Amino acid sequence: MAPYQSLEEYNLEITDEVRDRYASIIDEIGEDTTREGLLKTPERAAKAMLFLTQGYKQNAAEILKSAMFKESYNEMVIVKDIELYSLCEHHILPFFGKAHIAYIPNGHIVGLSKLPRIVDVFARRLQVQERLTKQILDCINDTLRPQGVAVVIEASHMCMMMRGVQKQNSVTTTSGFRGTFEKEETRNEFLKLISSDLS
Ligand SMILES: Nc1nc2c(ncn2[C@@H]2O[C@H](COP(=O)(O)OP(=O)(O)OP(=O)(O)O)[C@@H](O)[C@H]2O)c(=O)[nH]1
Ligand SMILES: [Zn+2]
Repeated sequence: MAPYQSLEEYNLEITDEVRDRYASIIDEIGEDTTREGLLKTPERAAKAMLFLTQGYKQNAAEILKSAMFKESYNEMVIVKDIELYSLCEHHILPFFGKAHIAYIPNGHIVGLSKLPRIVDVFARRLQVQERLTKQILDCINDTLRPQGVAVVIEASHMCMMMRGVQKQNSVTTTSGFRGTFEKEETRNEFLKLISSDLS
C-alpha cells in the first residue's frame, strides 16, 4: 500500500454509504434534512469522518522507512508539542492535545517531519489514548530500531467535557518507554526536557 493514498480515491469508494447513514441519523434526531442549511450536511459530515479516520488507509512504518538516513549521532532527539486530534472509540467524540516523542539513534536517524506524520496516522482512527501511545512507540521501535524511544501524550477528552462526567479541566497523560528510556536517568532527562522551554 502506498503510504499516502489520495483522500479522493478513498472518498469515491465509500462516501455515498456514509453520507446516507448520516442523513438517517439527522432525520432520527428530529431534524429536517431538506432544509437549506442541512442539505449538504450528510455529505460534509461523511467527508469529515473519512478525513478523521484516514489513518486506516495509511502505513506508518512505510512513512518512517521513506526517510531513514544512516548517521552516527548518538544523543537524544526530541520532537515535542506535536498537536494531535483523535476520536475516542467509545463515543466517537474528539480527544486532543500534544504528543512528545524522543529517540536515541542506533545508526539511523529519521526525517523529523515523519514523527508528527505517524502521530496523525494512528490518531486518525477510533482510538483510546493508551493504544495510540503504544502504537506510536512500537512503530518507531520496530521500524527505526533505535537504542531507545519514548512517547508521552497529554490530552483532553470531549466525552468527559461536553457530556458524561463534564470535567472541563482534566488532562490525561499516557506514556511509554523502550530500550535506554527504561533507565531512570535517561527517562528523567527526557521528562525534564519536554517540560522546559529550552529543549
Ligand atoms: N482508558 C480510556 N478510557 C477512555 C478513553 N476515552 C474515553 N474513555 C472512557 O471510556 C469509558 C466508557 O465507559 P462506559 O461506562 O461504557 O460509557 P459511559 O456510560 O458513556 O461513561 P461516562 O463517560 O462515565 O458517562 C468512559 O469512562 C470514558 O471516560 C481513552 O482514551 N482511554
Ligand atoms: Zn469517549
